[in-house]
Amino acid sequence: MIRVAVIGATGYAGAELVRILSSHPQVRMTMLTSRQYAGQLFSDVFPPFYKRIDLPLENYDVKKIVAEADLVFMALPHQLPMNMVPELLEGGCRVVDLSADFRFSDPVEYETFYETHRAPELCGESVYGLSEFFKEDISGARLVGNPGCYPTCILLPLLPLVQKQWVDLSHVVCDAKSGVSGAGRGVSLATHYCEIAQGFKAYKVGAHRHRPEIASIIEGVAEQRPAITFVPHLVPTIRGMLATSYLKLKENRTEAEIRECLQQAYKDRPFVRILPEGRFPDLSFVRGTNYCDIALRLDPETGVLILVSAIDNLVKGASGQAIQNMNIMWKLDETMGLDILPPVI
Ligand SMILES: NC(=O)C1=CN([C@@H]2O[C@H](COP(=O)(O)OP(=O)(O)OC[C@H]3O[C@@H](n4cnc5c(N)ncnc54)[C@H](OP(=O)(O)O)[C@@H]3O)[C@@H](O)[C@H]2O)C=CC1
Ligand SMILES: CC(=O)N[C@@H](CCC(=O)OP(=O)(O)O)C(=O)O
Repeated sequence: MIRVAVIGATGYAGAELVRILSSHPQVRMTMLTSRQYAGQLFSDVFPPFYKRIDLPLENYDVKKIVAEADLVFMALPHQLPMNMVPELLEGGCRVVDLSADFRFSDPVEYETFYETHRAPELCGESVYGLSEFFKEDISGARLVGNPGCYPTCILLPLLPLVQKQWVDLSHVVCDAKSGVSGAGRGVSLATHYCEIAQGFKAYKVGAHRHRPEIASIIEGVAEQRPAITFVPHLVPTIRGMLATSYLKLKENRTEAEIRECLQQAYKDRPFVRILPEGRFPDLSFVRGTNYCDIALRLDPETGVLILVSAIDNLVKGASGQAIQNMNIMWKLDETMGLDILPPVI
């Protein structure tokens, strides 16, 4: 059994971790933390889990965690984990951090888009947790920086083509839409029901911190920094994310060749589904699951390749991928505990 602690268990990503881990056959949750709800049960805060997950919520206590956990999932806002992770590693725990603190191997790049890094010595060691691409490194890692939701959704269709050196990296356009749970459970005017329920808007246009995350991973694979236009949007739905990327190829390729490339890349990867010709991703196909659905179209008019991908931001975009990484770290079947189907409606 893997003894697991979830730090920030009452946020959306943390609670999703607890929900999925509760039916993982190789996991025992030994500590769930929360400041606001310490002393209550998880099922008091989330009543659907009454009689299923009646575990206590506790304040963060590093000594207790080190004594009781083999793996720690950090589901806290950015800039907190970097203060806590060094001590957890020194205590012998392995860590999967869902925040951005350990996603950049170069702390200077992190500091350009976030703030001063307080554990820069660990950035080089941390492995980027895009499970389908960095499996080997993840399997031996002490520290995994779990990817952001937009980067997961955008990189999965792009990277196999980048690896083949087919993509003209001088300009890639990534247009993406996220459900509101991407902003977390904290109350704010920006995510207030009346503010979003009947709207649809772009935000942080060309200025979102996920652009450098996407660019740095592509650069690591292609040895060339791509120029990316990235525009995120907020859609009035709770969970789910859909990305449409537009790019030119360096040389003429047929749609069949591109499809074959993606199919080959993911033939042994159970969570990435290349949809049959003519079918396009839908948030409802991936809701609550760890799937990333991908479709493509090579526009004959313009020669532009259009890649469409969808994930559940809280599962493949956060907690599901974190658990997939745990499975890889412990050499378990990647799908263990994650064999979840979406509801029909
Ligand atoms: N939501 C999403 O779709 C995704 C989220 N992530 C990442 O996962 C992490 C958690 O996100 P999410 O669950 O959405 O966030 P939430 O705001 O929903 O949850 C944050 C959690 O952290 C706890 N916490 C502890 N200290 C603090 C603090 N100082 N300030 C605020 N909260 C604190 C909160 O509980 P308490 O206040 O009781 O301590 C709560 O459990 C973030 O780093 C986020 O970037 C990554 C991919 C997707
Ligand atoms: C809708 C919404 O607000 N989404 C978040 C992305 C959440 C996420 O996955 O990213 P991080 O883990 O990097 O926070 C945002 O745009 O900042």
